[in-house]
Amino acid sequence: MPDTRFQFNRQLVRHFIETAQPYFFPTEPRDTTETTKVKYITKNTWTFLGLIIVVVFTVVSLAFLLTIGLTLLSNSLFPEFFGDVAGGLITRVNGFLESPLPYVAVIVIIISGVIFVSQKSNVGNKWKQWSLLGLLLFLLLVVNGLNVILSYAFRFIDTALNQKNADTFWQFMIIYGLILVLALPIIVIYRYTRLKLGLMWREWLTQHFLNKYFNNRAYYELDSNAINTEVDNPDQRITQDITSFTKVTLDFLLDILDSILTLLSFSAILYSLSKEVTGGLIIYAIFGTTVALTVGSRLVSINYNQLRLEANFRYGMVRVRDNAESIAFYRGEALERKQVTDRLTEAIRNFDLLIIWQSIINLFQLGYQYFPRLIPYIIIAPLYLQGEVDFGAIGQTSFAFFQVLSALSLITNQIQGITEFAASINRLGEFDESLNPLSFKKEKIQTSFIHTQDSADVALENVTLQPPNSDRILINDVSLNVRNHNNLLIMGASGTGKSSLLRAIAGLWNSGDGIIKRPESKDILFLPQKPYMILGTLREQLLYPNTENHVTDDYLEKVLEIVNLSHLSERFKGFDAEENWENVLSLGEQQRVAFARILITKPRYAILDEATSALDVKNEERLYQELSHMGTTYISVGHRPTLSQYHQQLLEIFDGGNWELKGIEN
Ligand SMILES: Nc1ncnc2c1ncn2[C@@H]1O[C@H](COP(=O)(O)OP(=O)(O)OP(=O)(O)O)[C@@H](O)[C@H]1O
Repeated sequence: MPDTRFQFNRQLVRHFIETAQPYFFPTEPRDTTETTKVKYITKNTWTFLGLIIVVVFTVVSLAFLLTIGLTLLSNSLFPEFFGDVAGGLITRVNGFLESPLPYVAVIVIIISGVIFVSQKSNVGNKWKQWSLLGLLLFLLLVVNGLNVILSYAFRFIDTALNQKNADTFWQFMIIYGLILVLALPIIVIYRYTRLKLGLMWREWLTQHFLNKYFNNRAYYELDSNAINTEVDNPDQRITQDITSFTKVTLDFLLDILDSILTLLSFSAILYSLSKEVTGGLIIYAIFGTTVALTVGSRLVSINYNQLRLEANFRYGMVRVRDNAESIAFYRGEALERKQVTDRLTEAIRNFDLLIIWQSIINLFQLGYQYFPRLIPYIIIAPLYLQGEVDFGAIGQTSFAFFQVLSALSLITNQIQGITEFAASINRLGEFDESLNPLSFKKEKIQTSFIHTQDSADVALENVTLQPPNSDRILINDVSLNVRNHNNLLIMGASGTGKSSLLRAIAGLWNSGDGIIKRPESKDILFLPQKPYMILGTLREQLLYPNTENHVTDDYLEKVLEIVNLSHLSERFKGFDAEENWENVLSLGEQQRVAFARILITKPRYAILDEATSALDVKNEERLYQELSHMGTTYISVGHRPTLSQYHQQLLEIFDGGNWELKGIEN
């Protein structure tokens, strides 16, 4: 059964609008109540769509005025030519000039200007994208106009040949060449503008998603590696889905407009040749679109799964790369190969299904395209044979017929691309929703929380701590304070909740009850159990997380000496070396680099989760002495008995949430 989440439905449209709109028009604020959010977006979305229509009208009006101007200019430059062969055009332009249309065009441009000025607060800082969009639509019109002109040039060439009229033939060959010289750069500029707007949009949307991903610690809260997570592979969504979203949205939007223009320009020609063919063609296209959408619906969920499975496969490979040494020690190649192969097999199996459905759609598309091929000939040939139309009309009818057919068949012809697009819209829409702070907080059904309060010192008041989404109590009703170098050591058997208490102090976990008081984040530095080495230079490594701080190399040398790593700068020839630090430094060295970060940052509080477990006792002593010298107060988690001599109080945690707090005599 196809997954009902992935159909051509309202949810898809909502996901599309919420992802596409913000680059051009605000959808904020979002974190009000659910109802106002939906209302707000709807009102803004109508305004946004209204503005797009305003742009289209402005561009059409501009193009109209420009066409009239250019035709009159050309007529005054080449009066003979226009008198001979394009007399009809001049009559029509004169007709336009006598009608209210030019005034209407000018009024449309003025009103559009007024509307945009009135929307200044919403689009003021988005003028670049609106200008590019306007330019793009304008170029689209020009390219379309050139197409119509070319169709006439060919008609005149064919007719001139049939009448053996060499002069007119060569005249139009030259005209054709001149139009090409003009048209080619315009087409290239049009394509470039399209790509450029896509690129700018991609950059903006990626930044927009990155902001949300890193704000409110969503990257941590989402837990995207969990087995049953709704939001798998955020990396793929941010990198690949956004790229295809922006590109395809633009392509598709322009294709739709292109189709409308083609319809307008060629359906009139076709209609004048045969009303029945035009009507039949429309019914045929409606039938094709309905079938394509029905069959295509199945493809949306298959494409969705394909994106997920490909991302899983890639992530499997990245994990092997990141954990190469551990795997090599364990000789875990066979198992790793199996897990990667399993992921590959799943992706291939789904792809197999994808190509079966694609073939079914292909069969339909081919039939749909080839059957109507003969129709224009069947209709126009008798007219030609009876001498009612000239020879060139056959080619032009046929051309007009296929232009109209392809414009009406946009969805039918592109259904495969559309289903891929729908899949990535759904992936981005879901991701966007899950990044809303309300949604990831809401998922956790919590009746009570641990509250955090700003304070000069760290203190716990009646804190009961539980793991997220669990009833298990790790620590029950603990109260303590850590101030004025009354350093705290937390001990206990493995799994009793020592690191979890630090997570709660850091604000990562809040399941449970009670109050945690702590200074601002800038005054505390946490060293997690696994030393974290960033991608970057040795200098950035040492300055992390405040990599913008300016410190001299001499100072860095001094710090390295204190943490007993003075050989590092020499070994890597300065502080600008970039290495895969996780691989080139031993665990103990990584722990000392992490310690160096404390010495450089000089926080008021340091929270150390087994931060010296890989060091020898001598190094450990040296580092703790340095902390005391600096005047930093610290909380440590550790198993080693030697640690107690650097602390003044001990919190021992036992299974079942029991604990004991006592002073340490040193
Ligand atoms: N994200 C999580 N969700 C649910 N339970 C978790 C989560 N992370 C850890 N736990 C569980 O919470 C308990 C406490 O974990 P914690 O990491 O605090 O132990 P610890 O006392 O620091 O252990 P160790 O000394 O081995 O590091 C463990 O039983 C662990 O399995």
